[in-house]
Amino acid sequence: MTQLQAPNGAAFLSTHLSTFDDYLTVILIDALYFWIPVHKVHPGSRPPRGPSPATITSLLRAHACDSSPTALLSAFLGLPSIKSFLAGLSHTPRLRHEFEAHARRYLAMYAPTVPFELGTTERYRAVSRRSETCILARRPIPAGTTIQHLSGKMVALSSQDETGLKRDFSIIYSHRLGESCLMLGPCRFVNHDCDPNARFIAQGGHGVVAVVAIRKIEVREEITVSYADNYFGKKNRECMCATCERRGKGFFGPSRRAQSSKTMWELRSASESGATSESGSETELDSDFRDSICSEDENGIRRHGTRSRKRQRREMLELRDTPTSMSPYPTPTSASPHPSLSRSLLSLSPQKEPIKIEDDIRNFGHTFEDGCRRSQRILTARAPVKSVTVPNDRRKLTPVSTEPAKKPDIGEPVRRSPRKNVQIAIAQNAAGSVNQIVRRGQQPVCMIAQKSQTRTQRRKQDLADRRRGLSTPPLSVSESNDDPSDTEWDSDADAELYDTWTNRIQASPDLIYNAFWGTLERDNVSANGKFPRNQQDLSALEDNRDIIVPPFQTRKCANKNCQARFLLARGGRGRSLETACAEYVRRYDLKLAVQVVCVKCNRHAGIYGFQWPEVETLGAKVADESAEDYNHEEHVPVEFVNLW
Ligand SMILES: C[S@@+](CC[C@H](N)C(=O)[O-])C[C@H]1O[C@@H](n2cnc3c(N)ncnc32)[C@H](O)[C@@H]1O
Repeated sequence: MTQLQAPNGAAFLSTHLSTFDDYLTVILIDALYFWIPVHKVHPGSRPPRGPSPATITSLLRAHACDSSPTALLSAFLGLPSIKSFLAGLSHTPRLRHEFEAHARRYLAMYAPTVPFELGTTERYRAVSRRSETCILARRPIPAGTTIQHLSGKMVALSSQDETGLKRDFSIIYSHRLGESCLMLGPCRFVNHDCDPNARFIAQGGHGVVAVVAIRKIEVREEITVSYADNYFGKKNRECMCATCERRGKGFFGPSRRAQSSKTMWELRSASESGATSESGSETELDSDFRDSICSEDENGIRRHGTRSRKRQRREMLELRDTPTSMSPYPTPTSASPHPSLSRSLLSLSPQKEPIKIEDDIRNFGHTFEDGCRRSQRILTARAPVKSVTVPNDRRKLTPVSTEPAKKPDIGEPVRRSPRKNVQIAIAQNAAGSVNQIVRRGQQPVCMIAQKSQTRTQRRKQDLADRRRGLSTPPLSVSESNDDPSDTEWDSDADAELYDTWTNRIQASPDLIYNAFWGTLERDNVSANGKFPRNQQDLSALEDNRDIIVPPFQTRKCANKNCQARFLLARGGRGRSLETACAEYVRRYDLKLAVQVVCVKCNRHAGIYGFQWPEVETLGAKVADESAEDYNHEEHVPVEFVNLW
């Protein structure tokens, strides 16, 4: 972390405020709110240890729901680790004040009434090679409204920072101030669109920035601003916004090929490697606030990359032109098995000793098409299930069909695109590791077998995977209205891409069956051969018929995009079920509980003790905005494990 020193110049704040920003995003976003680490202004530096996520969570629980930001802030500032952080600033009251104001900005994002939320987007992955952050509306925002709690601060860049900052992410050239500035705070997560629905405005001087809707913003719409006309290269020809995509312009336009100019990738890689070029550009912001955000390197100057431009262009065009180009995921180049697979299906065997409900839950998450990361949990109940009390509101079970099977096979692809074309079965092997079982065509395959890993292990794993050309499996099961018989691939290339993923290891349907159903304690099934709660005919197990695992709660969650589809396999047959982000999906009666929860929702549940109510949808009012209490004895907060 940058050493905090007394101010010695007009731009001293940028160094400190950017350090504060990194510190606060680590504590308040990365650690408990989000599922990817957000970009840091000083990516290499290590912020000091902050309060634990549990501590912050309890603070938020205590204060955020009461909408008492001042109480929340003072409780936050009173935490020992924050105090010791602040102790280093005590000789500079202004710094302390700035820290407090900045902390307030980030804490405000937890207000239950906040009209936006952080989301992830894969839109820029082709260039940035990672998921990026975006801001999504949680409610309709009328035109002309200042978006509550979406604020930031612009600070002039110190010369120290100009040389020290490696990222171009939040550097803005302010025409008004005539110098490079850093945009910090929640505002910095707003992406650019050539037809934006919002704009930055200066608020009360001192570089404080807010965002105002310039047209009505619908629920789940991304909130975007226009950075500048020439932010992403001349005339934004490298712009990857949705508008450019729709219009076939910018990154998606034909002229890009002809123009022999720098690509955004070049700019980005250049900024990391250190070459130079011209700077900032005109803005579309209002005249009061004529700042343009421009990509600059650490010297505040744009640069040419050291990579071969020809190669970069070729790679970018390939990304755009090939059928897989629309997939945000890099095409895996190696078919070698994931290391974790070496122990995957080979070790699958029925769980023999149901003793207690497993508390140590293996979680794994997928980044879905909408950028949402969900986690699934399998609890293996090893105690008599009757000891678990199910609250009344959880007793509503989805009616279970006992109709003869339509015979969808295990993992039968139900979507066209390679990213969507997957179904998952969840299994737990004797060692407790979770396996996702997917199938393409006739062959069920196990895609991933994962154990809970430490952060370091995950990073190492991730790095190793990347070196070997593996990356996040292209999963998406977020949509639910597909015809299960739709098994077509978009193209051979899609199928091939998918092959690369799925052919790593194969398992027989029986093995899959054992992997999943082996964990059941069959004697617990009621005497009439039906599952106690849903009366599903147990004979389905024997008849090779579809099996529907109850009870899937279908409560809608805050996020419309939180649908998950699960396939529970048996002997080559199965049936996918879907939930609209049911916060719990449990099968106490079978001593096996499957939880499906969207991390976004779970995050809220973890913080507020309740789930955010459904967002307002077009024309529909929120039915119940009150805190629905999920914070009862049964609530076991999901521990997120980012595996990729
Ligand atoms: C101010 S940040 C916005 C938040 C950012 N997405 C994040 O994850 O922190 C600006 C960065 O977002 C990305 N970005 C935003 N809008 C973009 C667009 N229209 N085209 C390409 N990249 C964009 C670029 O990587 C840019 O450097």
